Amino acid sequence: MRFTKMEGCGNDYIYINGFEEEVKYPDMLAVAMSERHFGVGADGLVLILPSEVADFRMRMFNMDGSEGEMCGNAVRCIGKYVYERGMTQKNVITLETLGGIKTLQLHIQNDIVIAVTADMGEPILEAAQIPVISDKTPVIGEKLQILDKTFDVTCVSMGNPHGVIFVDDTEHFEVEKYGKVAEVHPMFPKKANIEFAHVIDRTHMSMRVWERGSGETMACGTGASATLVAAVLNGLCDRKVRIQLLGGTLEIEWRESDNHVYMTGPARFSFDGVWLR
Ligand SMILES: N[C@H](CCC[C@H](N)C(=O)O)C(=O)O
Repeated sequence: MRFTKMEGCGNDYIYINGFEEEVKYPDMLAVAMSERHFGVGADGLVLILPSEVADFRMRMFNMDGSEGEMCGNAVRCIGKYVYERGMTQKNVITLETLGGIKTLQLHIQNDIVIAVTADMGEPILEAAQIPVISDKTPVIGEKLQILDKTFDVTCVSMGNPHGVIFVDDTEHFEVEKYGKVAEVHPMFPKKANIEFAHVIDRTHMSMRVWERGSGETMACGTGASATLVAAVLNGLCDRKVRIQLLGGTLEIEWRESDNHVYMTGPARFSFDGVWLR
């Protein structure tokens, strides 16, 4: 079975073209192919599929085989994939996901997609919809007891659940120690992606992320979007910021005019391959 490895800010997935390949058990395949020694090595698996309601459909699976409702870095890579592999000639495409239909604006130079702006839709702030155990809406400043520390967490859904924690220094923060416990905290009935963010100034942040189902990744598009929303809700940032992640930079804007979050960033091919198992 043919596959393509791509990455967005270092958040790397295996992409399978569902127009050409049939994948019967994507959850199991995600686990096998994501394994970095006995498989290809990736943060997970992404299927590019036909859609009845949009130009294309995405299904994404984390390294542990769990299915994510949305994946910001993957939608940018799909935009690049379908344009450069001749599956569309459009520079604005729609993508059906479990988190709703997303619109992608492809930025093209000499027939190469050099960046993509994804309309991530409206942030979901109602506790029950995130979901999170809280009677607040929006969920700001909930106390999260993790091991020896108590954190203030702001919870946002971008179609998938996020818990955003602001820290003084992301570089030296023990992301794995605290992230892996927070991911499965009882506060999050469907688990959660946990972002640790540092506000540099009103238009710049740094962020690391412990992803639900994949562990610490180099970047998280929905996580960066949730982090910007959380920072604005807490009065820490303007509505348009650049977020520095381990694997690159994303530009995130939460527009007042339509309440949508827009994410702009890169997408790159790594290699094509054939899975023989
Ligand atoms: N781990 C996430 C899915 C991938 C999100 C991330 N890689 C992104 O770029 O948004 C979840 O289970 O909700």
